[in-house]
Amino acid sequence: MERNTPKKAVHFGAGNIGRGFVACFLHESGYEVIFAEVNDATVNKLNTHKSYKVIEVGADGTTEKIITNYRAINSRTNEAALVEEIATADVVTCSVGPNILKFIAPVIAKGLAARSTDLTPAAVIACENAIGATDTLAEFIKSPENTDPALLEDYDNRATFANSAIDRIVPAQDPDAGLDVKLEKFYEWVVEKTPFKKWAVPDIKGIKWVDNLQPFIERKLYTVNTGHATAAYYGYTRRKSTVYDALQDKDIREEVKNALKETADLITEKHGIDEEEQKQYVDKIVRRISNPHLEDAVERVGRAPLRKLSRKERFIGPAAELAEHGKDCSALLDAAEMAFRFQNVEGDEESFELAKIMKEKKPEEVVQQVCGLQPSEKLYPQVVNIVKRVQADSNEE
Ligand SMILES: NC(=O)c1ccc[n+]([C@@H]2O[C@H](COP(=O)([O-])OP(=O)(O)OC[C@H]3O[C@@H](n4cnc5c(N)ncnc54)[C@H](O)[C@@H]3O)[C@@H](O)[C@H]2O)c1
Ligand SMILES: O=P(O)(O)OC[C@@H](O)[C@@H](O)[C@H](O)[C@H](O)CO
Repeated sequence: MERNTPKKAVHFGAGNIGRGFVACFLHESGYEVIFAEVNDATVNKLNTHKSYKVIEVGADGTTEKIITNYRAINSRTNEAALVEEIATADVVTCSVGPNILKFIAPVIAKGLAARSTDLTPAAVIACENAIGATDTLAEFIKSPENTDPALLEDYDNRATFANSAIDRIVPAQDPDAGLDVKLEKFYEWVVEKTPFKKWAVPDIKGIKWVDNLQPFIERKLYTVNTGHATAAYYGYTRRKSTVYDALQDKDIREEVKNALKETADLITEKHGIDEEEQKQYVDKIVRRISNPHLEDAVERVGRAPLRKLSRKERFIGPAAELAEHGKDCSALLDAAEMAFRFQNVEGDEESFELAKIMKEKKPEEVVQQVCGLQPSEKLYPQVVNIVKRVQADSNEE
């Protein structure tokens, strides 16, 4: 079976990583990119400007790339057009945030249902900071609310779902930057190749295809994102404005290094990663998040504290596993405490929700609801104590 020509990709979320990384790589690989976006201003800008710049900044200077050959569709108001595009796309990607996957699933399901099974199945790859994000998206797509169960019998002829780990720091952009995106030079995009059983993997430059994604996604989430979030939450409580500023504070830098020593302990043993290799990976991450050329606000990096404090995420995920093995996770817990203090931050809905939960619920309820920890787990009493402390401090204020 042949792929459509010219190659076409539908990408949900024309935000920082969407325009700056995913669409950039798809464009450079010869795809026309159709952005599916809910922000009308962004849709209009994309449809009226034929190109935008991706500006890579680092210690060794600046490089610019020009992105062209794209269109945008408002996925809220023009579903029919989007269904048609998905029905004939080679690739469907997204970078909308893990909590938004359920909202984009219905239209993807309609597009896949409308697709001819004579075409090569669409490669569906969620590019989010979450373990198994494509699996989560696929579950929503295949649910009876979104897809006729009869179609599932040969669904492999419509779509191939592959999980991915995506790594590139893209801060919030200057409001005057238009569509241009300033980001770091480093990137890593790892995708599992095992789901592509009968078909070749899509030809996308820059993707590293692997048989087993688990070590890559866990190493990324529990190193880059754990370190980043630790710096951001300590930075926020100590009134630093960017992650760079936070890391200039030697106490915060030490907290970050301590948290990453703990996650390294878990990752090296669990995935058989060489200790020296992990040490070099950590050193590189600390250098990357300390990049003075990126103005990455602590509020962006700390955004969505409920998600970040959840069970499979950057603090509780590794800490729970370490605790079960009787290993030290005190620095991770200290950082999680800072995350619990990220409350009522302007522009961040979850931080308000967190404040409400902390105000209304008992510590035990907070830990079960927010962190998904059960009383039988070793980490549970320690997190309950953290919540008690943060609640007591809030009552004193
Ligand atoms: N920025 C980074 O450094 C970075 C790096 C790696 C991974 N990620 C991950 O990528 C995802 C997006 O992050 P971001 O920084 O680009 O965020 P962002 O807020 O800049 O972009 C998200 C975009 O999705 C759009 N959107 C929201 N709901 C939508 C819907 N229902 N349909 C279509 N579009 C919708 C928003 O309008 C926005 O333009 C997150 O999961 C994040 O963890 C981000
Ligand atoms: O996107 P989040 O909210 O999961 O995490 C915030 C940052 O840590 C994140 O966006 C990093 O910049 C990115 O994951 C680097 O690859």
